[in-house]
Amino acid sequence: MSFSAEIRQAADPVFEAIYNHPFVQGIARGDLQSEQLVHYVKQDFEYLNAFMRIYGTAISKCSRREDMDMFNQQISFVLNSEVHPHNNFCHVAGVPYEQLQGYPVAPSAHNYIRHMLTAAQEGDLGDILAVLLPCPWTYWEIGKRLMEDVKPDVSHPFYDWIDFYGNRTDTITSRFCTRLDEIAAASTPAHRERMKQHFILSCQFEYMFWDMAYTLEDWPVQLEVTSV
Ligand SMILES: Cc1ncc(CO)c(N)n1
Repeated sequence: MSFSAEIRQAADPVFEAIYNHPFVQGIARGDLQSEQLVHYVKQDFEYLNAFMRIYGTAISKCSRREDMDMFNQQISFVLNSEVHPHNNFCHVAGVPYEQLQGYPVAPSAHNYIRHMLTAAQEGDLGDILAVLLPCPWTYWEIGKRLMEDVKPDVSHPFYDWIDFYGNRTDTITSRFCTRLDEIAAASTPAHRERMKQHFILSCQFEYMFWDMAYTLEDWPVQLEVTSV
């Protein structure tokens, strides 16, 4: 079994829990509250900013041009394409996208970002691929399953969101897996174990991110401070 197949199997209960999470099932039913969509977009805007910075760290650890190109393409994808699913949520919530940018990061998003930053700072290319992979992989699977289960038509409020993640031949997940498998094959058992743990923790944080949006999670005590 390839390394990517092994870690996907180890994380399978988390993938299942994510698909069954009320936010994801709320996308399926089209019955999420505006506040939940707004909270998601505010947090995901900041999360994707952090994600692009980590791609920058990844590039700083690349020696091959092909790897640099892969991360470069991914930064463009986040900047130019991943605004479409956000716009779908904003449209349904009835709030302009521009009003949902620059907010403080909520606890679970904060912890997820710090987890990725630490792995990226301390690790090598394999650690970075492992910690980032659940982001494209869980969304790709959510999109595919929603496409099959809901079979949405254009009248579904989240048709664009489901179509965006579900109707892609997901080159990024497979490119990350291929490269991660190459690195894992040349790694020590201890390094493989560390990469597996990075991957599994990011899957857990993906679940927590949905839960944060669903429950409108915030810091326990409200202060006037706006920066983290
Ligand atoms: C938290 C999170 N995970 C994954 C994706 C998909 O890129 C996203 N936009 N946000």
